[in-house]
Amino acid sequence: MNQSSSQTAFPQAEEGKVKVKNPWYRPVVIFLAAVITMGIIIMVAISVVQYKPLHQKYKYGIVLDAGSSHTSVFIYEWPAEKENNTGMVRQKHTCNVKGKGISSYSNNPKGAGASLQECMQEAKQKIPTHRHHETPVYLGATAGMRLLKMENEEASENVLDSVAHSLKGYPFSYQGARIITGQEEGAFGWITVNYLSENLRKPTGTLGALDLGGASTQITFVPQQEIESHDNSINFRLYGNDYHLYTHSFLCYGKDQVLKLSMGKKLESTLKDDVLRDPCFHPGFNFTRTVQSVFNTPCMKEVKMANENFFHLGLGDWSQCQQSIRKVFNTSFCPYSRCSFNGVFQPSVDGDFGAFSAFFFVMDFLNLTSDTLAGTKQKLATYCSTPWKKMTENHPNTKEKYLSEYCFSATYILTLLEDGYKFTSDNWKDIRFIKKIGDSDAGWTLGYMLNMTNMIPAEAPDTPLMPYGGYVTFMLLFSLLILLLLLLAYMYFRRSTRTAQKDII
Ligand SMILES: O=P(O)(O)OP(=O)(O)OP(=O)(O)OC[C@H]1O[C@@H](n2cnc3c(O)ncnc32)[C@H](O)[C@@H]1O
Ligand SMILES: [Ca+2]
Repeated sequence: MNQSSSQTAFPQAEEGKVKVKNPWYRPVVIFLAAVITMGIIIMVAISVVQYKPLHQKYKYGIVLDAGSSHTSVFIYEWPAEKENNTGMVRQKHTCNVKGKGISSYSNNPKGAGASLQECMQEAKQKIPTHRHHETPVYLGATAGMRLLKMENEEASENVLDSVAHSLKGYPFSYQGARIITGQEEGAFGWITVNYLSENLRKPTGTLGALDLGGASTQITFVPQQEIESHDNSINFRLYGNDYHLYTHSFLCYGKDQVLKLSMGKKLESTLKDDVLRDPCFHPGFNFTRTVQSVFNTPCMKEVKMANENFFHLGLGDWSQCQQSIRKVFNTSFCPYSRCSFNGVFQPSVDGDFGAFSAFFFVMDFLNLTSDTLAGTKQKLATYCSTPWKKMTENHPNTKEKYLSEYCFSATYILTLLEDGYKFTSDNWKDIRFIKKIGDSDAGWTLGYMLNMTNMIPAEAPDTPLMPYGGYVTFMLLFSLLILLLLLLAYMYFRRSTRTAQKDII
């Protein structure tokens, strides 16, 4: 009885008339299962390959720019894992050392080292203590120290020893204090602006670099023409690209030295007179100066004057001012196919330029950063003719020294760019007067540090599969897709099971 009832419970099935469909064998389910498995494998693989900076660890570097007019301390920071990627290093902090540049301490070398104290203490506070010992610190001195070395080599060595001794007293990793060459100054300025503009890993053009300091000026760019003089040529291989740069640094052509040169030339022509009538200063400007304050530079031979002092009177005549400034450029000889001035080879300027340091300070103060060349000249002529009294009334908070010199400085900038470097009214718009790119100052210091720490590799480094933001979005969308597929599979499975059960019943 038992046996027969069990045998007759599902007679059709027993006889094999109805096939029960196993939903797992259906192609759709197999396909879904395959997609899900693949998805999981891809996600795991990407997670492993993808660089995930969850805990950013920063590294730091310090560069002291010991310029002719002042010293600045720059602190840079970058994510430790990404130091070979372009655009990763940014300026964290900058500190201006009080007082003049280190070359002014030639008679008191100890004072040069001592002057750095305040800013270096600040650096200690800005950089986390556990990073101090591995933070490199470099000091690079520019034209002021080049001139001091020409005048008095021993004094320049004493000053460098003093700053070196001072820097070694901090917990950072001291890497040296030296006078950098004009070529380095130009080339590292070029690297800085192109690194910050992220031009170095793109096939797009690069940005030329124009730097105007107190004692020297640099021009650096990738020329179209061949570079005819070896001294002006620098080659780099950066991120897998070759760059052939033209660079020149004009010592004595920073704006403070050119002011001395041009005043010296005017004084020479008025040997016995104790009045210097200067078209580059505002009408009504009247200042007593010592002759020595003009000739205290190796950039010029001293001229014996009848008096020790002279009266510096302003005339405010832009066009006469430009004529007087032209006299500091010697264009009478050129041993190459073309020259800027003083017999220096220069290919024709090409592409966009970033003009920084005093190019920016001066043109920005005068609101002349976005005019045409003709417009700039016109505005400058009006500016120079403004009476000195009115100038001081309109700008009570501007340093009088700067205020009195803007007319001269801007006229020099125009003359240097147009007559010297041969910019024209057509390509004037290609000059961008800039101070910073992003958070970081344009200048040679960042490029110098990137070079010294080998942070710009010759060949392009391996990069993560995709940027971090893209990675997160990808993973999110992929997870959602997998969830959806799982849901679909589940629903399909349930439906199939029900249908199968119905079929059986
Ligand atoms: O490169 P070198 O020639 O060694 O000189 P530097 O590094 O000291 O030169 P800077 O670029 O710091 O400054 C260039 C000149 O601009 C002057 N300067 C700085 N700030 C200025 C401002 O706000 N307005 C006008 N001039 C300024 C400064 O005194 C210098 O004469
Ligand atoms: Ca400088």
